Amino acid sequence: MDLIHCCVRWPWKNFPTSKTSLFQKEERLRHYNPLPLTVPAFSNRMPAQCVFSRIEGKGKRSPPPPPGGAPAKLAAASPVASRKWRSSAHALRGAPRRAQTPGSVTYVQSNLPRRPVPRSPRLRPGGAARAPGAGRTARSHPGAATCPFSAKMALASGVRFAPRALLRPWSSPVELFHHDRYRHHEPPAPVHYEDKHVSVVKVWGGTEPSRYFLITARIHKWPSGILRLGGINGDDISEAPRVCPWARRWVQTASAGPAAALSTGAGPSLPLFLLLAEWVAVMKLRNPPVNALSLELLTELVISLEKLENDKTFRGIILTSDCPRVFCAGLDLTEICGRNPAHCAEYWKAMQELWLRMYLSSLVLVAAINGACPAGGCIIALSCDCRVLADNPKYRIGLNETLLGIIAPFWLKDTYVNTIGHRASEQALQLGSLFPPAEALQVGLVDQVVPEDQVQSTALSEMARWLAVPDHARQLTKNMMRKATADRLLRQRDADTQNFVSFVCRDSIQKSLQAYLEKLRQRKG
Ligand SMILES: CC/C=C\C/C=C\CCC/C=C/CC(=O)SCCNC(=O)CCNC(=O)[C@H](O)C(C)(C)COP(=O)(O)OP(=O)(O)OC[C@H]1O[C@@H](n2cnc3c(N)ncnc32)[C@H](O)[C@@H]1OP(=O)(O)O
Repeated sequence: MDLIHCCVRWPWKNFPTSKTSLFQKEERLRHYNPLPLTVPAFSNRMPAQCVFSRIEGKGKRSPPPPPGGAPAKLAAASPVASRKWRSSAHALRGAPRRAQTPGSVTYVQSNLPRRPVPRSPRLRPGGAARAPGAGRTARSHPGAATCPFSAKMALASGVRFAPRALLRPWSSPVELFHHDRYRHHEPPAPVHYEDKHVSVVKVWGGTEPSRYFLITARIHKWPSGILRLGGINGDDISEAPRVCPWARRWVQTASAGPAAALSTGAGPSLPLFLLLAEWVAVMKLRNPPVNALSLELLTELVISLEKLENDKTFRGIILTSDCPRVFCAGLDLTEICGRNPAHCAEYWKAMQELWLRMYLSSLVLVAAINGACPAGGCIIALSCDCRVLADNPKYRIGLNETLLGIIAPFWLKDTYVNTIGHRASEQALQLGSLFPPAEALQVGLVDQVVPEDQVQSTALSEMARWLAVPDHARQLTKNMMRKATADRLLRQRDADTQNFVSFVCRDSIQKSLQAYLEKLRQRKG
């Protein structure tokens, strides 16, 4: 059990404006904030060699649906949308707020739809569900069906909230991050705040004329827990605990600090709302001494990835190493040296499987490369969406197969070419180049080079950047960029396995692998 990270969903499109009543505001926040966060209750059996962790939250259920609630079709198609529909319909009708009784049924984080529903409102069969009595809806606003900011735009132009807006396929921090105001308005001076409870990692937006701000803060109680706290300039901070009573603890903890710190740059007391959490798993490779990709580690990685993909609470994985100084030494040469063809075939299939899974993963994968990253290690990193490398000249990265007398298969080559381009790959592959950090950055093998102690936090910031994009759009784009490369292997997977086996089982190759392993062992001595 190691790192715990959580990011926060930001339902901006549904966020109240001055045109909505406090009652509606409360309703919506209550709807969007059903989870008091509790510290780890993680119990699944996890693979021995990959360590990842999460926090689970518990919370009260939303109020039962009002009479004449969401159509059954909608409920069946999307419980999320249905719940949103109920909530909004409730608010629009001015139904009395139901008391949340302590001890009512709780549910764990994984029951919540963390991922945006990957559906376009345009394509939804049967059209929009409408709240009785709703007037103009966001749909009637030009561009409402296509523009991700249309709900907010609709609000800004005075259109009342309506279920159509709430049924939009996702709600995430994206509007905050992607809105020009947030992209271009960093605080005038960096805001630093630290006390015994909380330290501010980053402030997004928050300066005039921005209306909203978002803080990424580290909660010390959770050793690596990151919270996003957001608010609207000028609101009363004392409202936050009332709006989401279960969050009082955290709001109180966090509010004094960041709010005070921010007030210098963004006006007087700012509210901090603790919003829904979304989870990022941190997966640590642990196969000492060098994280060589043994068959067991490959298998565990594939299983872990599959688990995380299937667990809808996760949107991203940070992949890093638990072994000092080495991210991953690549193929475990002992798995292909002196082994029979059947074993080599099984091993290579596992390698293919891992690459396919990682390369096409629907999750955001960020590699926090905190050590040497040769050959297969580099491929693992290249299969991620983003790479952060520790600035240490010993931590070199690249495909050095030719130096071992072996040849990178076409899909490793393709991955390389896709990342650094044809000419650079041609050169680096033939020379078996291992790049030190500065060169790796220059050639485009990694996206960031940072001091060693900042690798994890930078990876987390990168993750936040990637998670700020609506999942379905990002996933489809990723697929569009990578599918052809993956398909090439899928079409000839068996032939590739055959090639590999016949190649590595050659006497000459076995001899050079043996000599290489021997050299590694002697070097140590
Ligand atoms: C026609 C074509 C068809 C098909 C294609 C054919 C073939 C395709 C195959 C291509 C794919 C290749 C991908 C690969 O990944 S090949 C593996 C390449 N890996 C390396 O070259 C890394 C070698 N290791 C190192 O450089 C260093 O160990 C490292 C920098 C990672 C760490 O250095 P450090 O000083 O910290 O550790 P060492 O003392 O060197 O090592 C400690 C022990 O670990 C053993 N070791 C190291 N690497 C491996 C490895 N890859 N596999 C197995 N064992 C490894 C090393 O021997 C030491 O062992 P002991 O002495 O402790 O027993």
